[in-house]
Amino acid sequence: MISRTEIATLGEFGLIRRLTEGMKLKNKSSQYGIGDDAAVLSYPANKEVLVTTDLLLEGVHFDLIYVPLKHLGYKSAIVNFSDIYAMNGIPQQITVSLGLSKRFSIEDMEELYAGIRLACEEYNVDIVGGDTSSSYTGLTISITCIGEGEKGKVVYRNGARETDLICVTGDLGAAYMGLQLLEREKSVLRRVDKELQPDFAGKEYLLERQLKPEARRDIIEKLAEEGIKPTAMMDVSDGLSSELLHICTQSNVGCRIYEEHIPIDYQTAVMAEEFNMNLTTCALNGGEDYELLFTVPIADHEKVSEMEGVKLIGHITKPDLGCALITRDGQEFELKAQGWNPLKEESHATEKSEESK
Ligand SMILES: Nc1ncnc2c1ncn2[C@@H]1O[C@H](COP(=O)(O)OP(=O)(O)OP(=O)(O)O)[C@@H](O)[C@H]1O
Ligand SMILES: Cc1ncc(C[n+]2csc(CCOP(=O)(O)O)c2C)c(N)n1
Ligand SMILES: [Mg+2]
Repeated sequence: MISRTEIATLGEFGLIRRLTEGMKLKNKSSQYGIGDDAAVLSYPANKEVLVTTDLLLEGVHFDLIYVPLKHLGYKSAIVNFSDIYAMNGIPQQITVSLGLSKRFSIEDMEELYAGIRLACEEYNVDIVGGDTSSSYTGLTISITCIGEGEKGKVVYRNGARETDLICVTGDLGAAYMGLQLLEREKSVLRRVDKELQPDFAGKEYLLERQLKPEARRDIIEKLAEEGIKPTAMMDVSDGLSSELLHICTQSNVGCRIYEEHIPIDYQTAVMAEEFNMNLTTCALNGGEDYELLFTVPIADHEKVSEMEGVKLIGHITKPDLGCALITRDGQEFELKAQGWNPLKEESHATEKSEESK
C-alpha cells in the first residue's frame, strides 16, 4: 500500500519545497522562477506575450473515482497549452494554484505534480510559481499559462472571412465517449462488486482521449512550416458546434459544415452505437477534444488538404446565411451550442448541492 503522510506534517512551505524539488528552468524567457514574491519573465520586443488561465474543480470538471491524480495533473497542464497553441503561440511558463482538502496526502500531491511536471517536460514549459491553500470542498486546480507569439502571427477568433475553409484536426467525440464509459463503469462498480475490474479492451483510445489528452503543438509547427497563417483559430474544449459559433459570432460570418466530413474514430462510433447515442451529436457537442478548429483562405486549399491530421469540414459564408450543418442526406440544420456548459441551469453546481440539502 502507498504510504500516506498528512500535508500538515510539512506545512505549506515544506509541501511546496517537496513538490518543486529539482525543477530547472528551460526557457530563456523564464528569468526567475519559484522562490520570490513573483516570477520574472523576459520576452523580446518581437514577441507578443499570451496569457491564459483555466480553473478545474473536483466534481464539476473531474471525478477522482476514476481519474488518477497523475493523469489529472497532466491534463490540467495540457488544456492550458492547448489554449496557447490556439492563438498560434508557444507555451513557455505556467503557474499552478491548488486548493487542497484534508483528504489529500503529500503522496497524492506528488502524484498530481508528477503529471504536471511530465506535461511540462514534454512540451518544454517551465513551472515558475503558484499558490497553495486549504479547501473545505475537495480539490481545486487553477493553472495559468504564459506563452509567446510572433508579432503579426497571433491568430484570433474574429478573423474568419466569407469563402474561407473550415478545418479541424484529429477526430472528435472520443473524449466524451471515454467519459461516458468511465461514468457507466463507475455506477456498475458501485452496485455490484468493488473488486471487479472493468474491461476496457477495444476502448483504449477513448480512455486515452479522456484521461491523457495531448495539445496540438505538431499542427502549429506544420502550419508554420507550410507558411499558413489561419484567419481564425480556437481549440475545441466545449464542443465543435459551440466553438464554431464563437468564431462565426466574433467574425460576423456564417458557416456550412458537412456531417460526412466530421472526423470520427472507429472506437467512438462503436461506443455511440453501444450507448444508443447519435454519433454526430457526440462529435459536435462532446467537448474535451483539445483539437484545433481553424479557418484558412481558399488559396490555401491545396496545402491544408495535404496536411496529415487536418480535415476540411466546411466553409465560411455571409452572416445572413447563419450557421448550419448539412447532413448526409442533404438536409440543413441550424448549429446550436449544446456542448459542455458548467454554468447552465441543470448543471449549476451550487443549485445542485442546494437541492440535495
Ligand atoms: N472570471 C473572468 N474574468 C475575466 N475574464 C474572464 C473570466 N472568465 C473568462 N474570462 C475570459 O473570457 C474569454 C472566454 O473564456 P472561456 O473560458 O469562456 O473560453 P475558453 O478559454 O475558450 O474555454 P476553456 O476555458 O474551455 O479553454 C477569455 O478571454 C477569458 O479570459
Ligand atoms: C466529472 C466530469 N464532469 C464533466 C466533464 C467534462 N468536462 C470537463 S472540463 C470540460 C471542457 C472545458 O471546461 P471549461 O470550459 O470549464 O474550461 C468538459 C466537457 C469531465 N471530464 N468530468
Ligand atoms: Mg476558459
